[in-house]
Formats: sequence, C-alpha cells, structure tokens
Amino acid sequence: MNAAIDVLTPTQSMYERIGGAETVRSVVDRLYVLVIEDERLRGYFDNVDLASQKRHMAALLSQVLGGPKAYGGRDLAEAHAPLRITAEHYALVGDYLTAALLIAHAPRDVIDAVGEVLAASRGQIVRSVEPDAVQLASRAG
Ligand code: HEM
Repeated sequence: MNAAIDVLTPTQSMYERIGGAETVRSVVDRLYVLVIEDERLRGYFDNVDLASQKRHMAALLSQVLGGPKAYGGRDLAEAHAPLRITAEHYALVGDYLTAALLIAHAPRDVIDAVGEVLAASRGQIVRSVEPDAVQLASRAG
C-alpha cells in the first residue's frame, strides 16, 4: 500500500478514537445527568436502577462503536415496549446523546455513525401512536 492510502485507512475503531472505556463512561454519565434533569423524561426512570442502566448503555455504545462486544441487556424493543415512549421523547434522548458525544470531543464521523444507529433503532423504541398516524388510519377507513 502506498503512504497516501495508509494515511486514509482507519486502523483504530471509533471506540478507540474517542478514548475507549473512559470516554464512553463519561458520555453515558453526562447523558443520564441531562435526561434526569429534564422533567419531560425524568419520570420514565423513577423506578429504574440507574447504575445498572448506565452499565447497559455503556456496553451497548461501546459495541456500536466497534469496541468490546459486551452488551448483555435485553432486546431494545422488549425493554422499551411497556414504556410507551413518544417520538418527541425519543428525539430528546437522541439529542442529549449527541450533545454528550460532542462535549467529549467525538469527531463528526462518530456523531454521524451514532445518528444512523439512533435512526435505525427508533422503530424498536418509539411505541406511542402519533396523532398524524391515527388520522391517516381513520381516513384510510
Ligand atoms: C435513544 C435510543 C435508546 C437507546 C440506545 C436505549 C438503550 C437502552 C438500554 C441498553 C436499556 C437497558 C435494557 C436492559 O436493562 O435490559 C434501556 C432501558 C431503558 N430505557 Fe432506553 N434507550 C433509548 C431510548 C430511550 C428513551 C427515549 C427513553 C425514555 C424517554 C428510554 C427509557 C428507558 C428506560 C426507563 C429503561 C429501563 C427499563 C427497565 O429497566 O424496565 N430509553 N434503554
């Protein structure tokens, strides 16, 4: 391979480039501070063990970024179905995750990759029927 191609070929995972376990932990800590400070979201976590929640989220984020494959939590659809999460609340959590990554100086391509994962997992997490969908369904008869 010539030197120019070497330079352009990523040798580290996104997980390594953002700073590995330590950065993931700080991103997840910040994410839950932002979420719990938001009165629109706080109630979802009233009876949740936040320490174990953070461990699961950190394991999932590490895995998604090409780090250790250590996620041992439930399937995302199964974990979130009883919560009836709205599209608005889902978007807020996504924005807070992006904010936490930016504060940790995650590069643009990492933010974009996480954005794609968020978009792909939306259908498993958002469960409430939105007014538009109800209207369309009733119009369709
Ligand atoms: C943005 C994408 C999201 C991801 C990647 C994600 C990820 C996770 C993970 C990994 C767990 C742990 C599952 C387990 O313990 O087995 C979990 C649980 C949970 N999530 Fe999310 N989540 C997301 C969005 C949300 C949103 C938008 C809310 C609420 C507004 C939410 C509320 C919860 C709650 C309350 C639990 C605990 C459920 C329980 O222990 O019964 N999540 N989530």
